[in-house]
Amino acid sequence: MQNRQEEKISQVVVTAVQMRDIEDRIFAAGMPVVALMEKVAGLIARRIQEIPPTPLFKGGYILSNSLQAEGFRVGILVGPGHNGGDALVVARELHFRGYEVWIYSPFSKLKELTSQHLQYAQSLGIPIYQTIEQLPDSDLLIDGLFGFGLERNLTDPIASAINQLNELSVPIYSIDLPSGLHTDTGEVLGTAIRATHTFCLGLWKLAFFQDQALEYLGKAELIDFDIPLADVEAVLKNAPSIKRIIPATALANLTLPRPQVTHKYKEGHLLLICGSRRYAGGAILTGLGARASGVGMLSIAVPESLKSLLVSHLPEAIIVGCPETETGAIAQLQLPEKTDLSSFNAIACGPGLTRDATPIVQEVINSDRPLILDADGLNILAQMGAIATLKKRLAVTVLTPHTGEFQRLFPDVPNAKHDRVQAVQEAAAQSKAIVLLKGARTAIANPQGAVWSIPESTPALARGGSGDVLTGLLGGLLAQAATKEIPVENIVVTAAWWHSQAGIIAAQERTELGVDAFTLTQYLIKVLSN
Ligand SMILES: NC(=O)C1=CN([C@@H]2O[C@H](COP(=O)(O)OP(=O)(O)OC[C@H]3O[C@@H](n4cnc5c(N)ncnc54)[C@H](OP(=O)(O)O)[C@@H]3O)[C@@H](O)[C@H]2O)[C@@H](O)CC1
Ligand SMILES: Nc1ncnc2c1ncn2[C@@H]1O[C@H](COP(=O)(O)OP(=O)(O)O)[C@@H](O)[C@H]1O
Ligand SMILES: [K+]
Repeated sequence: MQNRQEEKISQVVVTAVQMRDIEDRIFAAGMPVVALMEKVAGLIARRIQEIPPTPLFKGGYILSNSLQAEGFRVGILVGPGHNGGDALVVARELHFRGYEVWIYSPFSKLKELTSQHLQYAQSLGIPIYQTIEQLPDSDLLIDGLFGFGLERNLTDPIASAINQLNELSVPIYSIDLPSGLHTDTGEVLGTAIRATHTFCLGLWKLAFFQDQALEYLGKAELIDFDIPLADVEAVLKNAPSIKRIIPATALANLTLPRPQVTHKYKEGHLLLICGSRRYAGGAILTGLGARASGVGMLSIAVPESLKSLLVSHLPEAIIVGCPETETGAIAQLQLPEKTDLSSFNAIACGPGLTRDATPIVQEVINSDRPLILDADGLNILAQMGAIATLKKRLAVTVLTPHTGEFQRLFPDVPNAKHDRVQAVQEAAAQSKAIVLLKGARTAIANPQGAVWSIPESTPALARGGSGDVLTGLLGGLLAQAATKEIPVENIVVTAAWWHSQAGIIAAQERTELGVDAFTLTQYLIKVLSN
């Protein structure tokens, strides 16, 4: 069970500079550097001893039992800085717990504290090797080569040593972050350790939320070493916040329980505008995503020829058949009598439209309703010039691009592949929209510069149509929230978290290959009922 301090700490995300500033405050307040290193590395050593036996570990060791630790070989990779110092403290602790420890220390110049720990390890008789060729076999490697102090590209001989270590079929546990990754962008600086598991120290670093880092991080875990919240707040107070979403935050934005006395229009009326003759299924998936949100009323505008298909899949929805172009796209929005766009609490527009539906996208952009644009809605917006067009909007806009759509929308924003967090932040600031950048780790930014990251998901979602499900879900939540004054960015965060969790649960039950977009819609409600 987490206490309040731990829960707050687990949501904070920092850059390398911010982490350094926070540590400096702690040291300035009197905490000795050496004591902090002991504390941190002691926690890591304890976690290593708890590692459950896996098939990779020979003979199924129970590592928490020191008798069975005997004969278990742990290689400790030691860099020149305090990341190496942490590793050496872990080496010493595991040595005394009965592990068979060796040290790889390829650098001749070490920081003073690191050097002292190395000297002591040597005095204990722990073998120390300088070159990669000398290294004995091991059952586990602990990576303490570089932490958040790494700023330049790695070169040989350490770069080729890392490549060789990656080739061994031995689990690697990285301290703070896999050596070779940039702490903020998650970029690989020359080369990097491919960790099985990473113990992020103290506060989550930005790299953990960058898609390009994921293949290197393995399973990520925060080692909380009691950084005072006051120091965190003092350093972050003027910076735009970057938050890691935890379930409690995501669930708090859902309007549950519903009030006893309510009615369908009080629970939001969403208009979906989607589909074409070519992409009929996208309209169904978007509708099913919206259904799972619990929205009070659902209207779906589709080309006339799709109407009966939609009715058969979503009998509860009002299906609005619209005149269509020769190519089977919606030609114009033809809402029922006495209805206009102001009848809806939110509009979600885009999945499966094709680029022939330009007039409709223009019409919804001109409306004063909260609007979500996705897929072809975004492509059409990009053709209009996203930033200039959105600045004229009177109501809130949410954009949900994947990386390709993002680049078409914001060609002048630095490449989202390099630093997704910064890219989404700038796009939101420039467009005054809330931007949700899809990916393995979806990031959301508001125009004020605040960013939220969804910390876990599954590649099972990398399938056509799963984004359509998100658009429907988000639309339904937004329509409900509009009648309840919940900030729109909170709703976007909740929808993205919910969507990822449904993917995770579905993949657990059905494997990563079993989560087609229709199946995903069936798992959305399980996230709340589990
Ligand atoms: N402060 C504390 O007590 C606490 C710190 N903690 C731990 O400290 C870690 C940060 O420690 P750190 O600042 O010493 O930096 P670290 O990541 O070990 O490496 C920097 C070293 O690498 C060197 N170097 C850089 N680039 C290089 C290259 N391309 N090729 C070769 N060398 C290169 C660079 O040399 P320089 O650039 O100065 O020449 C410098 O010597 C942090 O991640 C966490 O594990 C926690 O225990 C909490 C308490
Ligand atoms: N590797 C991945 N890991 C986790 N989620 C992913 C991954 N790839 C894609 N997704 C998610 O799947 C959805 C795909 O949406 P999108 O690209 O718009 O697909 P479509 O337009 O076919 O519906 C997004 O929510 C995205 O975040
Ligand atoms: K490391």
